[in-house]
Amino acid sequence: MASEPVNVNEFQELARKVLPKMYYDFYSGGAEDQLRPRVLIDVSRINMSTTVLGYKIPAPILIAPISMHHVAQPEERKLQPERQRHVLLFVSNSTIEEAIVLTVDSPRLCRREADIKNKMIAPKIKNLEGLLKTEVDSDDGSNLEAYANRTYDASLCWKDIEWLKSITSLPILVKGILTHEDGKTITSSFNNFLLLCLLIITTRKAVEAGVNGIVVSNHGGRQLDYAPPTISVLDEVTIHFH
Ligand SMILES: Cc1cc2nc3c(=O)[nH]c(=O)nc-3n(C[C@H](O)[C@H](O)[C@H](O)COP(=O)(O)O)c2cc1C
Repeated sequence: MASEPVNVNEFQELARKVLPKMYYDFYSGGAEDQLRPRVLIDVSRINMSTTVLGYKIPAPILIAPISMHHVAQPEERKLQPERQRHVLLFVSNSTIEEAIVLTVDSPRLCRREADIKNKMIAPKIKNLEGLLKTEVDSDDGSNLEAYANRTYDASLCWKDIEWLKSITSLPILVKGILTHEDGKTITSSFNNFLLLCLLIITTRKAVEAGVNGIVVSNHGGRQLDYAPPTISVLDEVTIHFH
């Protein structure tokens, strides 16, 4: 720091530089994850239930879409508390009934080297039975990749969302937004709620802005190498909705 410190943050930065780490951490550290608990609030009865898209859920937590969950647990519903919502996948062993989450960050399946080496096999998919052939034979690398190459649509774009809206009355969320530009495009073309992957915020201003639903997500880093962490772009994406 070139000049004298003039505020608390600058003093803190100075302390961090001059103190042995052990002592700096002693002064500045907190308990465990260092969350900011508020006090003098009646917590004798806690009710974290809320509604998302008209559905009542016991806590503002949704389980993100995870493909092929039945590989880990054949009877998937036993994994979930009865009333907790989870997002159903295109590649799921349940059927689609309640809402559409369109994952928009995967026009193609990324290169998953472990899957290629393992010759990963995509299991049969219940949702699409009878609609398209879900079995793919590939002796050359990942069977999952071969399946994705045949079924994913690399030409997916904003006009397809308009089409989707025209053929269903189900709520539609778009998953995989990482920039405010894309968030804004949704605002103008798509009237939904604002849904963040980590926490759910439904503000009056978001509704006023005509926003319907987005899931800010980098797909857990499974689609694009070097994509920014989801939490680091929340500010950028959400600032335009406040
Ligand atoms: C094993 C596994 C499978 C996943 N499959 C899908 C999928 O099929 N579709 C999808 O939209 N996201 C999928 N995801 C991503 C998650 O829904 C979620 O976005 C991610 O784990 C958390 O990253 P985020 O905070 O950037 O959203 C998968 C994640 C994992 C770990």
